[in-house]
Parts: sequence; structure tokens; C-alpha cells
Amino acid sequence: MLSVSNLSVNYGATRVVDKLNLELGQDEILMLVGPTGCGKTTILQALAGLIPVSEGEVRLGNWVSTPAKHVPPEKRNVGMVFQDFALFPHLTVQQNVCFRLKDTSLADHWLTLLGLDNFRNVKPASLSGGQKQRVALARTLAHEPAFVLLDEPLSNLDAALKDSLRWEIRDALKKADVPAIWVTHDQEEALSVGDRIGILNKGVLEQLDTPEVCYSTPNSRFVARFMGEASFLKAQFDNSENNVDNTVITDIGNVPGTPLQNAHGDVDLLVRPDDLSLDASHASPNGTVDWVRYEGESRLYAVMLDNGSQLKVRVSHENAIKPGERAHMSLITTHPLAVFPR
Ligand SMILES: Nc1ncnc2c1ncn2[C@@H]1O[C@H](COP(=O)(O)OP(=O)(O)OP(=O)(O)O)[C@@H](O)[C@H]1O
Repeated sequence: MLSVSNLSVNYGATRVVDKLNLELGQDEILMLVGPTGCGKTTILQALAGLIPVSEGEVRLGNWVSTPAKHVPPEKRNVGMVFQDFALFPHLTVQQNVCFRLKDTSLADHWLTLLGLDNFRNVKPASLSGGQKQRVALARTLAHEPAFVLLDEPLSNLDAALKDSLRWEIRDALKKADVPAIWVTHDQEEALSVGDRIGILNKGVLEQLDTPEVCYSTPNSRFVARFMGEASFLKAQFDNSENNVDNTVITDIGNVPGTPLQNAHGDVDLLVRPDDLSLDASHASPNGTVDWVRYEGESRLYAVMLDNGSQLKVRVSHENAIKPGERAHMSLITTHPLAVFPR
């Protein structure tokens, strides 16, 4: 188990990572997300032992690193995968993966598993981006790392490739049976690939939970907005025992709620685009379309309700409504929605 307690990193007088705490199970994949400059890469560098930490400890297997007793990178047995692949251009795929390896049987194993058998004798320049990233991963895993750090491994690849390669990487990490921390800018990638997600805000871990919990029950508005399209609808919530079903009352329907931060009375309900329906042929419209974004199979609408809340709703692409047109919006969800104090 990889265990991190109160890890803090300062650059000069500026604290960039503030008291990070986390524990990762043996084959667990943690996706680390957050806005640019929030400290994601700094955390990876600190865990790899590449930069000094100001406070706290990192513990794995038989070593513990603290500011007073720093364990150097070569003693940590960390595997790193970067967005720029970092392959040796003058070596073949096979030579890259076997670099400094005494026993090459694991190199063969990962080359085969990652579909690289036919490329063993070519140099990186003639490989596609996805193939290069597979080579980088094979090289990392062939060295039997105790844990793996991935810094935006897919950010240089096109959308279609990203989608398939993220599953290949997840599968390979699970087979390698090592804890992994994977930094990404892509919320969808974080939600679909991670066992858990850590959301960082200005060096502080705001939430560390399963993808489902981070998306449906974010513990702050920051996390709610960061994990996907989020609208906040004015609502009323009675937190007394009279409200046995935790019903939240809104102008566009009543739904079950999960109150956060002791929300009650006048509250804001977190509404995702798929929690709503939009009907332009309804006899009594309750809002006006502000804008629409065509997404291929769907369209995302921003609708200004007559009560002053703007909500975003995603509907089938067949549903073409123009900005300025009136429409009826209602809540259609049956699962509990997060309720924030206003
Ligand atoms: N060597 C350094 N010296 C001083 N400040 C640094 C150094 N490296 C990073 N920083 C600062 O530390 C903060 C965190 O940087 P970091 O690269 O960890 O962010 P990030 O979350 O990985 O960002 P991005 O998503 O843009 O890659 C930023 O404000 C950055 O400017």
C-alpha cells in the first residue's frame, strides 16, 4: 500500500501542495485532476522523490521518506509514464523496453500484451503516438515498479485513440498489480478509468472518492463544476423528520435530495444535463433557450427558466430548438441530487 501523510511542498515562500493525505491499495488507480497550476505534477514529482518535500511522509513497502530522511528516486522503484513518451530515438522498441534490464522475460510479456510484437525492431520515429505510449508503458512495467505515476499519458493523442488506449493502460496496470496515480485534464477519462478520483484545488485535495460519489455527491461547488456540467437550481428543502423521503421542492418538479453541509430551507440543487428534459412543443413553456451547442449525437442547451435559474440540459440531436425559443423544462431524475446551502 502506498501511504502519503500530510505531504506539503513549498516553492520558496509559496505552498504548492498542502497537507496531502491518501492511501492507495495494491492495484488501485487514482486519477488526479484539478485546474492548471493546482499542483498535480508537483505531487507526482514529490512521490517520485525528484523534488524535496517540506512536510509529511511517503511510505511504501520497506521505505519511508520524510524531509529529514529523503529516500532518493532510485531507491523508490517508481515507474513513470509521461505525455511525451520519453523514448530513446536511436534504440529499437525492443532495446527501449529492455534498457538496463537483466531479465528480459518481462519485457517480452509486456511487448506481447500491449500488441507490440510486430514493432520490436523498429525505431520510435516510425511509430504512431499510441504505439509510442504503449512502448513507454511496456518499458515502465517491464522494470517491475512498486508503483506507477502517469503524467497525462494520453494528452498528445487524438480523441479516438485516447478512448481505446485508456482502457489498455488500465488493463495493463491492473495486470501489473501495482498502485498507480494518473494525472489527467480529462474529466471523462477520470470518471471512466479511475477506481478513485482526487480533485485538487490550489494544492489542497478537495475530495477523494469513487467516480460515482465525486460526480453525484461532490462535497463542494468547486468539485461539482469540475467534474462536469453543473447547474444550480433554486429549491426548498425541509430537513426535519417530516420529510421522510428527503424530497426537494423546485419550480420544475420535486426530486429526492442528498443534503450537504447541513443544507435546509432555501437551497441550491445540483442539476446535471441528464437530470432534465426539454420540450419545445409543451403547452406551458417555463423557460427560454439562451444558447445551444451541437455535439454530434446530442445537443447541449442552456435554458433560462422564468424563475431566473439558468440550467443546462443535454438531449438527442434530433431535438433542434433555436436560441430565443420558448420550451418546457422538467426534472426527470429518480436518483437523489446533491443539495447545497444557498
Ligand atoms: N520549479 C518550480 N519553481 C517554482 N514554482 C513552480 C515550479 N514548478 C511549478 N511551480 C508552480 O507550482 C504550482 C503547481 O505547478 P504544477 O506543475 O504542479 O501544476 P499542475 O497542476 O501540474 O499544472 P498543469 O495542469 O498546468 O500541468 C504552479 O503555480 C507552478 O507555477
